[in-house]
Amino acid sequence: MHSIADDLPMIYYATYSILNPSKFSIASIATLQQSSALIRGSFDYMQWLVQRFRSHILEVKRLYALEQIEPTVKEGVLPYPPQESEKPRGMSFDLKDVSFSYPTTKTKEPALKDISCSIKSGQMVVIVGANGSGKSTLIKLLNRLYDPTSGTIMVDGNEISSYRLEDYRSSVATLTQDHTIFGINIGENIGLGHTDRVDDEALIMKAAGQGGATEVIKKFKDGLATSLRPYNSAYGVHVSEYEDTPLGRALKKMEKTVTVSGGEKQRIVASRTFMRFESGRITFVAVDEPSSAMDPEAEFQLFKNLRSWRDGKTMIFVTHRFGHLTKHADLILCMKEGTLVESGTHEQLMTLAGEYSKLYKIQAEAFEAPVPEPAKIDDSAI
Ligand SMILES: Nc1ncnc2c1ncn2[C@@H]1O[C@H](COP(=O)(O)OP(=O)(O)OP(=O)(O)O)[C@@H](O)[C@H]1O
Repeated sequence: MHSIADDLPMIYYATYSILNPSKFSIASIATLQQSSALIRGSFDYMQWLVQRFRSHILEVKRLYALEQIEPTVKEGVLPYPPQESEKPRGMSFDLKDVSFSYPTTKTKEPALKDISCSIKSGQMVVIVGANGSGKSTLIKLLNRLYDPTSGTIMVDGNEISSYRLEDYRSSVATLTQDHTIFGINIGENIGLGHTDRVDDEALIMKAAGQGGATEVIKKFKDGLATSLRPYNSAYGVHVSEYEDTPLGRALKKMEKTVTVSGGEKQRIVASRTFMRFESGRITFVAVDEPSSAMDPEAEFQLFKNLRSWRDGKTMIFVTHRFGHLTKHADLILCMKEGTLVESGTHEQLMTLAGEYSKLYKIQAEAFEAPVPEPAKIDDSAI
């Protein structure tokens, strides 16, 4: 296409000059070359526009197709909570022979196999177990991100699937290891936990204090208004021409990238969960390893602050670090390869001397082992 656009006028005029030598001048060659380059440029541009238009149309089509996707989790009819009570009560769970395989999985082994257990209203539960043993999957089922492949989950005496999804999910707060930070400012990132109060700076700062994010916010000149990711809204605008205008200054500020560390991100996301508690609707809290990047003091404080909200809530913690959490737990569920191998309190499971006590002792030994003497240097040979 390009070479045709380039060469066609030249071929035409070369033929024309041979046939009519008297009407042709050498000077017209330069003009010809220029005009053919212009024609080629126009063809290129048209081709680029058509391609861009096609890809934009495809993106719009994909966006509308999203609406057609049927959620696999079915909508229920019961309101949650089933009865309005003066004081919110933590959710209770009864699991019977619950098995689950991920729809996309290629392996035959289900992620959860025949799990049966009861969690009473207001209990603090800790789930432990090796990597891949099914801890997070169990939390996903209790959050209704998936329905079990077989077996039943009862919540407050009714099947989990019988509740209206919106009601159920607005009674649940989940804090996980996937610390999602959105392209909005720090205050809004925390305020999202309770959207009705997203502009309430005092409440946001209270939540930030509990999530350990106060110092992160103070670090930035713009505080809560600090944008965490650059916006792309200045595309196509020549900002340099407007630098000294309010619009130019606002665009420049939005484009500035602010970096926060992994641990700082986790503090902001944890603060969002404390903000969510302020809605007064939360009766189930699922905490799945949210502190992997935090220092030990921040982690200790986070768990202490989460536990201080226990009243009227059932709390489930997934953890690899036994420490203080397991000792406070009313119930420990110990998982192995998708099955629930042991359940009970710390003392009961230690007496059992099974999987839990094995995992516990591995961690305890690391702290109790005597610190080796520093190696003596033999300097006689120096
Ligand atoms: N989205 C998914 N699709 C397919 N398989 C998955 C998916 N998520 C997890 N699995 C598989 O399900 C099993 C249980 O995973 P799960 O994440 O529940 O384990 P876990 O005990 O939380 O592990 P970890 O301690 O590493 O977080 C694993 O075999 C895992 O590979």
